[in-house]
Amino acid sequence: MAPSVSLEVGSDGVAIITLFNPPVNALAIPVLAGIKEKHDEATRRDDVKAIVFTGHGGKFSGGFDISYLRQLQKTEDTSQLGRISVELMTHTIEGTLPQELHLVSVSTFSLTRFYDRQKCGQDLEYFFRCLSRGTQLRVTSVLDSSTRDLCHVEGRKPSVAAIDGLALGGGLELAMACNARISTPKAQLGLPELQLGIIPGFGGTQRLPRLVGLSKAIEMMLLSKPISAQEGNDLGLVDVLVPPSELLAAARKMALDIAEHRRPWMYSLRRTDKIEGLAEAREIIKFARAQAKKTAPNLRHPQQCLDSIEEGVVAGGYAGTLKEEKEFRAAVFSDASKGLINVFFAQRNTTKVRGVTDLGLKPRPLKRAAVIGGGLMGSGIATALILSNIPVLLKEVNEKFLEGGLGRIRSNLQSRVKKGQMTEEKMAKTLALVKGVLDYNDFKNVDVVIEAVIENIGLKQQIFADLEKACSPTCVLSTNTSTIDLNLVGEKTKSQDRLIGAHFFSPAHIMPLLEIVRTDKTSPQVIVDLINLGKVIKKTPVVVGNCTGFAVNRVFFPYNMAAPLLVDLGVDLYRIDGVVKGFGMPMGPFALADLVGFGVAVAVGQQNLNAYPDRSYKSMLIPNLMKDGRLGQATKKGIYVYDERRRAKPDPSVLKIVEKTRQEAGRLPGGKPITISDQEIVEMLFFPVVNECARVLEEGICSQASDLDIATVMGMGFPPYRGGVVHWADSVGIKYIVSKLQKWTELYGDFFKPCSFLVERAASGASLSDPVAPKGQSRL
Ligand SMILES: C[C@H](O)CC(=O)SCCNC(=O)CCNC(=O)[C@H](O)C(C)(C)COP(=O)(O)OP(=O)(O)OC[C@H]1O[C@@H](n2cnc3c(N)ncnc32)[C@H](O)[C@@H]1OP(=O)(O)O
Repeated sequence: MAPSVSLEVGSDGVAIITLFNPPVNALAIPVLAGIKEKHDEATRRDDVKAIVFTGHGGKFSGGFDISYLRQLQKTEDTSQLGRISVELMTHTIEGTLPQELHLVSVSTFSLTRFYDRQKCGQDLEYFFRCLSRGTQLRVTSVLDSSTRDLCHVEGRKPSVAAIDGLALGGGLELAMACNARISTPKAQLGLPELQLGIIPGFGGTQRLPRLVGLSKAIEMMLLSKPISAQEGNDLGLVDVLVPPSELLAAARKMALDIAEHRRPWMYSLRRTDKIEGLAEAREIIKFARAQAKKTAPNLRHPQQCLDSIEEGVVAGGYAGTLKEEKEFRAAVFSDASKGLINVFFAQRNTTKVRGVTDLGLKPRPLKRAAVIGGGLMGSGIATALILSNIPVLLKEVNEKFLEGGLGRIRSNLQSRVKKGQMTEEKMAKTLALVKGVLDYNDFKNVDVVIEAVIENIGLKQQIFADLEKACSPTCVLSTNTSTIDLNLVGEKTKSQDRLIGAHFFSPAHIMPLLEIVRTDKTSPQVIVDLINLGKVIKKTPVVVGNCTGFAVNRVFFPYNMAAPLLVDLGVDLYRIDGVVKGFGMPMGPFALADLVGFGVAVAVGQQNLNAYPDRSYKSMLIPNLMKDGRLGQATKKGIYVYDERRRAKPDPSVLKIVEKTRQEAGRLPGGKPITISDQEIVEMLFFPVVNECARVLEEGICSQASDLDIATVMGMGFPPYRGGVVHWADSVGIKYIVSKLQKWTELYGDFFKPCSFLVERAASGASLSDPVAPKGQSRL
């Protein structure tokens, strides 16, 4: 059904305005228009004394319609945003008028004279429209330091927001424009706009600080972190908490109480009692600015949010609203917002898998699990499961290893307790969900097994042959291998239809991605089951096809090879790390090599070299560093040296090894280091990644480009505000990327050679994210 807004007037004189736009009652343009229309109607009608806003289906509103924002970003047309904040939220719903309306002479029931008509512009016209409709205006005194110039126009009707489920973004902003808020205790309230690269744009930067205080409001906005209605009630954001069954009745009564002056008629925008004095407020904002600069140096919108808040503190709420409106419009069209909104939808798209999730299959609940192997990965996976209340059997080969695995799980939980994310009591309960075992006796009762032993094909084949005997015939059999072909893993079983990859990223209980690897034999039911398990344990599941490296490790191998290639061409390795960090990656490729350890880096590099020899670069840098007794961060000595607190410092003695490696490689053009800009460093590292993404899409390893965006953001730390590698590539331009790759192929060899799929896309002017036409047999 189309989005709509309804109005129902009860015999008590309360108009209930209900937002309808499932599933979250997003404020789409027709909904906003409906709010205006119904509010005007309620204001006009003589039988209405007060108004209650509510949302259909147990949810108030998830905020402004993000898909509409995305549409706008494509047209780049700002005019369509309208003056929703000022005209709808502030003038119409809250009834706060501009500060510029300086009232010179006031008498009850008449409005005698305004001055500065020119300045008031449209807003003054609003007054005259009211007058011409016969609305009786009475101007009452509205005097405190920040609101002395505001007018309260009588003939208006108070509004109350009745909040259930959630009030986020524009949803909470609508609620804050009402004269009071009543909520169910479990509702989530927040202004998470910054996670979309925008700022609150319906007055939130002004009203939230006035309701909860500056520090808390800034924290909620900068962290995009919702709070519970219970906390909102403690802070003053919510006036009253009631159970869901009493919500509407209580809201009606509250609205009437305000209309009949039994409760104060509050205006959020005019309040000043929660805002700190100017000097203190400025200090709070200054501190927040510094924090935001530190945590998000490449992002402008956190500063725009603080600019709007500051304007409101200095010049009053109404002026702040105008500033916010301007900054909101600018932020909507920023590259960061385009990237983050792409990530928002891509994340939700991963569970829509053609030919799998559209078959009407219901996921079977995987209630009991077993994990084989208690090493770093296995213990992390077991931790993720028990944190979601799924009992786990942890199997190891002997008591010593089992103790080690259980100890790691315990310390994973302990670190949550230390951070205040879990109580000791909850930790004990959670830990009781793991049972350590040395055999398969109890495996008949488990619904899913996740194998997480070392990468040894023979060992894995034996384990799956044993599992086939030990488990029930419906048990999902999964492997956490990050490299081995799943068809090989399952070679010795007959149950290949229920064999699937469950590739977690380390540390498994923290990293948000779950790469689900299917073979051509894996049944859709098992895929659906595992997608659901991923959601239950709060991971984002991405379904990919079977190949060396699957999606994430495969598209990033050229990055890990391009970095030492650049070093062999004469570029300083510490500079490369610095440039990559500046681009927004959590760390550079050399710091990453130190972190994963040189042993792993060499083994993975070799696998990629074997699988993709036509486009691999074999560097001797890491092997030469290993000969010098360096193994990475674990031994405090790799490309960097590390102190007791694991702080890294460049090591000048590494440069000798770099020099030796360069001499051996003999790639310096004319014996001299290449001259290269920072931008070119980024391009030479990431354009080969784009090239591999093109192959992965063409082969059908990922069936939709948005999955690769999520895989690269969540699996490799590609900056989310760049939207994922494919989104970023499209924004840079495929033609440009191909021309650069072709140039480097001529200069430095086939490592950079663009694949035919990418060349075709460039030639046709298509984007890399455009769907791939079915051609031949997909690897999925
Ligand atoms: C001017 C204003 O200041 C600007 C704004 O208000 S911008 C919007 C601010 N609001 C937000 O950022 C909230 C975004 N939404 C969410 O965080 C989560 O969707 C939620 C907490 C509301 C619900 O989570 P959950 O129950 O897990 O469901 P989830 O799968 O995320 O969403 C359900 C569907 O609603 C859609 N949706 C959620 N919020 C939406 C929104 N604000 N606009 C459009 N669609 C939205 C999702 O895309 C998804 O669609 P799909 O089923 O087609 O994939």
